[in-house]
Amino acid sequence: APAHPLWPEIERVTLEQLQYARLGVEGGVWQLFAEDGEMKMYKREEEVDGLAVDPLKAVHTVKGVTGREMTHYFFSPDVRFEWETTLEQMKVLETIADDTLVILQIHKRVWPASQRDALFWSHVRRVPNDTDRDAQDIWIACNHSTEHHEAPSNEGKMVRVSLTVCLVCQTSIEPPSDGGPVTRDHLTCKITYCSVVNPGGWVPTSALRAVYKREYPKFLKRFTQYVKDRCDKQPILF
Ligand SMILES: CC(C)(C)c1cc(CCc2ccccn2)cc(-c2ccc(S(=O)(=O)CCO)cc2)c1
Repeated sequence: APAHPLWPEIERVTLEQLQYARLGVEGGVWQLFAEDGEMKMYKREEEVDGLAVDPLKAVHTVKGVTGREMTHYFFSPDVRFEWETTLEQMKVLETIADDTLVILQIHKRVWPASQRDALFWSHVRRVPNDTDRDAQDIWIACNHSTEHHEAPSNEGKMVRVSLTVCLVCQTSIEPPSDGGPVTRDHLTCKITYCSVVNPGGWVPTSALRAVYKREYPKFLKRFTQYVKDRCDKQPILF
């Protein structure tokens, strides 16, 4: 494994997030708060120091793409402005490896909150599926807040959110009954998106929960549609 000081944490958090995502939404602790076709969004209402830090878990099924493609476009900084509408600026502060970056994002101000930025490492990896040999490998993309010497310390200017986010994807292929080639019509990608975001500075809990409710369903719908459009008519990346 690459000898980088962040590597042990990247390894640990990525695998923890994989287990957390695979727990699904059992246990009755998750409240369904948005539904749109195959997409179901759940949250838990939690406060840390009087701040709403509502863990979110979304499950979705997308036809015609693979988990590798879905996590690739989630990870890739080059395309982020095409689907992440709350972004104002983004800078790759460090390229640790071709699948591991440190990113600084400045988000658009969302009334009534003050402007926020996010500093996190971003990692994408294939996890061999050791249980079911017929199934495809699992792909995970994980973003987790970190410190970095290149990041501006914005005294008083910007509030820094802290976040842990993962996108876990499992592809399944229903091969064509006539033994023909596998096309995108035979692909199904099961997605679990998990996020815990501490908004940093104080935001009225009711306003923050309204933002969650509005922003998250939009974000996941927009992102998955973006990947479908990008992959359409392109060779399949398994
Ligand atoms: C809504 C709230 C949970 C508080 C929130 C507030 C802000 C700060 C800016 C902002 C955005 C929207 C509304 C309010 N403030 C950012 C984020 C956020 C950042 C990153 C990711 S990601 O999945 O890593 C995709 C890459 O950008 C997801 C969510 C969330």
